[in-house]
Amino acid sequence: MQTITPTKTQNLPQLTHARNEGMALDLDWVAGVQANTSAIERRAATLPGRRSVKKDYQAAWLCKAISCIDLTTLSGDDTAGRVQRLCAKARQPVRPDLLAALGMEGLTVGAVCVYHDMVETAVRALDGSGIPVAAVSTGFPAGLSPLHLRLAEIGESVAAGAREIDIVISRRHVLTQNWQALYDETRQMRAACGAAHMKAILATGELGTLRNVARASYVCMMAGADFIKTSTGKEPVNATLPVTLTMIRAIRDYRDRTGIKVGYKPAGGISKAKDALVYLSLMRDELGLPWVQPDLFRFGASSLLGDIERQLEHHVTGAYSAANRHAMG
Ligand SMILES: O=C[C@H](O)COP(=O)(O)O
Repeated sequence: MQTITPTKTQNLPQLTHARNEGMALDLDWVAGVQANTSAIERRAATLPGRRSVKKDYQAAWLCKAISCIDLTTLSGDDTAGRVQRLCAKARQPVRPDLLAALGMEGLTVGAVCVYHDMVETAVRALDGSGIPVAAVSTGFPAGLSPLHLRLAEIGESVAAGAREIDIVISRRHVLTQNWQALYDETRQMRAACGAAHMKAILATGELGTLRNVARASYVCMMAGADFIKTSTGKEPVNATLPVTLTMIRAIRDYRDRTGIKVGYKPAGGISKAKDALVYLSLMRDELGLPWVQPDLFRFGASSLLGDIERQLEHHVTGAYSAANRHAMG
């Protein structure tokens, strides 16, 4: 991988591109989308074995990864205290002496991601930091509550201060190939988000085939998604490399045909620094350096930061600390 220069303050996703306003649903385009599963799986299998960056370059990429994390807690037993501790970690993701040694003072995560009920707590806890709060809305994780309630939930999350909304799509519309229904619903959600950025969670582990993943990606982008996101973290299978290749190639094709850049968020089960490096490298190879910035790339992850911090500590001090010294919330 070539050298990248991490920016020190990643507070706001400062858009370097026009927002995706969406377009009319193009059913012919959707119908023409295919996915060559065996070729995608073959290519994905080669990715983890590729030679990785080392030493200072690796530390720089790991700092970049931190700036792209949506630091997440989405548990039934979330409390205000846990969210406040998570927000403190978001502001200071790595020990100050380590950041000073790396010349990365001021580094923060990309956002904090919580359930609607925790939005106000997180907004207060992040006050003055510039770190946005992302809310999972629309009846997360299944998305099976009535549409008017899902839309109202978006409005309430935005009113509570969420600047990013992670919506869940209706899997049943994908499984029945009802692209019009998926488009109409997602379009209404995008309108309800207003100025807040919308990440469309496909729940790829429940979509059956990579072709469905690809088609759902296009429909969500046509409906105006600012990001497409793999998973809620609650499906039996969450972010994978074959799904990632499928989705980011859809993003590339959408950019080539419309000129519009849509972001990508793999989420669920990404907990190791070495995996984060594979994702960043893949984004750079397939889409280019703009897609390794927080305005176009995020990791949805609850525990990845802890492992990255351990690796950075080892880089600076030569020693590893125990994983339990890196609690998130
Ligand atoms: O969107 C984020 C995911 O729910 C986080 O999943 P994780 O706990 O497996 O990192």
